[in-house]
Amino acid sequence: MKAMQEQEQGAALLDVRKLSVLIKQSSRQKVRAVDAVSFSVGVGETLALVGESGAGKSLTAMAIMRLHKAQSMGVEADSIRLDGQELSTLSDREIRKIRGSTMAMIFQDPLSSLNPVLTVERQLVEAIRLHNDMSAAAARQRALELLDMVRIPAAKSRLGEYSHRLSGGMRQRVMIAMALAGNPKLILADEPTTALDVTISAQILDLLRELQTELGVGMLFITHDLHAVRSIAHRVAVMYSGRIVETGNVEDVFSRPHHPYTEGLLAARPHGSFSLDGHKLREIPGTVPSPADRPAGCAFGPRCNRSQPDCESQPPSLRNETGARTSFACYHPLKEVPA
Ligand SMILES: Nc1ncnc2c1ncn2[C@@H]1O[C@H](COP(=O)(O)OP(=O)(O)OP(=O)(O)O)[C@@H](O)[C@H]1O
Repeated sequence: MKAMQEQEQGAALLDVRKLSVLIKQSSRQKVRAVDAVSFSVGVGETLALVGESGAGKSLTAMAIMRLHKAQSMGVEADSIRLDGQELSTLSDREIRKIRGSTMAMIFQDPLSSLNPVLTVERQLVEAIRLHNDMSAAAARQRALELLDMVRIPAAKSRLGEYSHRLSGGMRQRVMIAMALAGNPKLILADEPTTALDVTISAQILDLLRELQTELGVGMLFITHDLHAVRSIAHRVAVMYSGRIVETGNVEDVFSRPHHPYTEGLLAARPHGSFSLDGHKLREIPGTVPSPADRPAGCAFGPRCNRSQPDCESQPPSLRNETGARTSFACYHPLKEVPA
């Protein structure tokens, strides 16, 4: 059984190869806010994308969902495969069919995604019927089931509510129910707990973890909160200035980081908690370079106490050294601490 679960988890549900997001600065100038990131999410697996503000986490998810601002941004990718289907060559119309069905997104701020003038029932029923051939009565029944699934007590009495009358945690649960309406195989969750207080945030994390196990969905979980990574993710990809600098199983990355930036992130957690304290790294002097001023070599070089002259030539690529449990992009990585 365990072997089967491992095998299922290993199958790539989402496979992203060299995804870049270019932001138009002027008619001639574009900057690579996301620079050739590659990663995969297995069936029933959660991959956390973690990093400071401006690392490119949200743009990565928006590009996969094709929700980026097409007027000011361009997306390049060798491949974005979801459940065996190549997304990068699909038309906007075809992507719209997949969005909300095979893949769905949960945002940080449910209020901006829920319609304040429609009841919970109306919004849920609309989302359900958009992706499923169902009568209104069957969709209403399904809406109730979804509210039960996201552990909303007395679900029936909530159907007539408006989103602004719900508490932050309840709203996020409704958002999750909306995301589940099309029976997605992949959920992209962009900082879904950031706006909530600690207790509610922990409850939403528990809910997402439980739903993921129950439904077997894959999840790309975006956060700057290392505590959330530890509690929900199987694997983690650490982003810095538009690139993935280290990736591996959560336990390996957290216990034996090789990239000095990952080590800095872990050291920056205040008072034993894992939050990045308002997205700022207190232990590493300096700030993330803007994509327009990224150095020619390693983007972390100017802040790195292990930096050598060779770090300035070109960005290190993500690699897996013999014996290392994580992949990292660093010319002078931290060595494995012998057990
Ligand atoms: N609409 C936009 N126009 C111009 N630049 C943008 C836009 N959206 C994002 N950027 C830039 O792209 C880079 C990556 O932004 P992104 O929002 O993906 O970062 P993030 O890692 O998700 O950060 P946060 O944790 O703050 O959400 C940043 O430098 C940001 O300033």
